[in-house]
Amino acid sequence: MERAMSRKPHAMMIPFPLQGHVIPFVHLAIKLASHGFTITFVNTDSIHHHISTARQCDAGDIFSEARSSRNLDIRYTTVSDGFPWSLTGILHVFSAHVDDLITKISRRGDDPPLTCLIADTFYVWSSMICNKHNLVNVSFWTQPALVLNLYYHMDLLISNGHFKSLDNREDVIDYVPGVKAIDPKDLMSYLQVSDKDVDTNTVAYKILFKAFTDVKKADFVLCNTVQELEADSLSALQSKQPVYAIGPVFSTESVVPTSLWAESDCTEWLKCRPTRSVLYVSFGSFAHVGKKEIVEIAHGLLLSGLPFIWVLRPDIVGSDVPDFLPTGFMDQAEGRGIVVQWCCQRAVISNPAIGGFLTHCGWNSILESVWCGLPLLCYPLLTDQFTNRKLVVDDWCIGINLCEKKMVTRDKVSVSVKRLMNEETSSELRSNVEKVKCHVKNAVTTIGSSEVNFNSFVGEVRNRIATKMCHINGLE
Ligand SMILES: O=c1ccn([C@@H]2O[C@H](COP(=O)(O)OP(=O)(O)O[C@H]3O[C@H](CO)[C@@H](O)[C@H](O)[C@H]3O)[C@@H](O)[C@H]2O)c(=O)[nH]1
Repeated sequence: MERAMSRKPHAMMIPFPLQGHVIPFVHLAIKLASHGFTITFVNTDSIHHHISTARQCDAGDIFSEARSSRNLDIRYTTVSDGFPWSLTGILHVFSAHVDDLITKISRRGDDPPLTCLIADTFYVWSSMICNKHNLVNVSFWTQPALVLNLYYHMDLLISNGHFKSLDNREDVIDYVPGVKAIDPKDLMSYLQVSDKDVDTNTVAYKILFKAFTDVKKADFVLCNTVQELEADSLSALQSKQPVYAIGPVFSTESVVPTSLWAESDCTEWLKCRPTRSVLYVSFGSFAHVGKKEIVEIAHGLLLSGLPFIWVLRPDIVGSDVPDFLPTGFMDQAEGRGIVVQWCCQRAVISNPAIGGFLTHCGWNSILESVWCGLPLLCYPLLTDQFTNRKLVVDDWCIGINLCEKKMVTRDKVSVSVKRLMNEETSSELRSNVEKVKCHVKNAVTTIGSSEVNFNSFVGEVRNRIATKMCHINGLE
């Protein structure tokens, strides 16, 4: 046992192939490697291809600089996800590629041997792969604990008629352990539909049903959240299996290329702007917004008269709709606002000139915004973003709603943006953000909850690996 304990743990890490998953996985890889883990980080070919295209060269080993500058043992490889990317490929063929990769690594006799898998909770095959290869099974959840808790209890939502019935109930949900009360409109978009409107036999639903059954078999679950912010949901989950809140998983290290689009540098533009004068607008990496809505938001930004940086991915409306901004928008915005296709968000929003964030409520954006003390204007578009908005607007009171449904008007945008950016009308929001920010920053100090949880996870996982190795080798 002692010999097994003294061996370095070697974890394979596989993020879900989306920007909002790859970024926290990279940060977690660096953190684990700094705590003595050997990491084999696996990106899909399509993610690697995107990163390379954004950099206009083959990105090569994305960890090479982190490895040499900080002496970290992080190895990098890619695996086929059946390019071009599809959910069907993820559901049906991806595990075979992962299986082959692990077999190859084992045969190669890598030192130290692979002993652990840290896979995204949305993967449906983790327990099968871990059982086959005798790996400790760690699930990494990149959204709030509340969202995990709701998916975890899908069976309750179904048996109570709030999900998967012909006419879902519309009253408040008050029976999910750790969730005092939640309105059905605050559920994740996948759970807001009734059987009358949507076929839940599609690939997306198959993934959901399977993934949240499979996570229950994980040895450990890591959540990119903070214990103090989500104590009730976390306690409910922790009563079922070992769940560790270790967030926010950020790294000061920005040497690992992760962006899927070429970044614009906004530093020069922000240089002479007064403190807290600029609104930052981004809808993340994944969601699409209708052309009509984009046009309304564009007019609203002009009407507000406030300076802004607007991140608009080329595919924001759809890959086949290139001209979505109203005619003359760029001319009218000149001198006051810029549009970029992508930027280094953490660098931009930590600039003192930024005063508020119009966001789709992606979980990373919320954590990063809180970290920078920015109040939020919420425009959720899909999946967890509706539930995340509940946390922001109702529970923590650090943001306001842009509108109830997706349909937004230019006047609403203008009025809401002015309310958010005006120091007087947003003073309460700003003081609440400071309180939440305190929890978040305290959590990652040496005695903070996330750091303590992380260290106890590291200890536990080492024990579990050692016990597994002893079993396999027939030692007691
Ligand atoms: O110009 C930009 C825009 C974004 N980002 C970064 O990209 C990430 C975006 O993540 P997130 O805000 O979570 O949004 P999505 O990319 O949309 O993330 C997906 O993954 C998240 C975590 O699972 C979910 O909460 C979201 O709903 C889902 O859409 C963040 O780290 C941002 O800093 C940049 O670096 N530059």
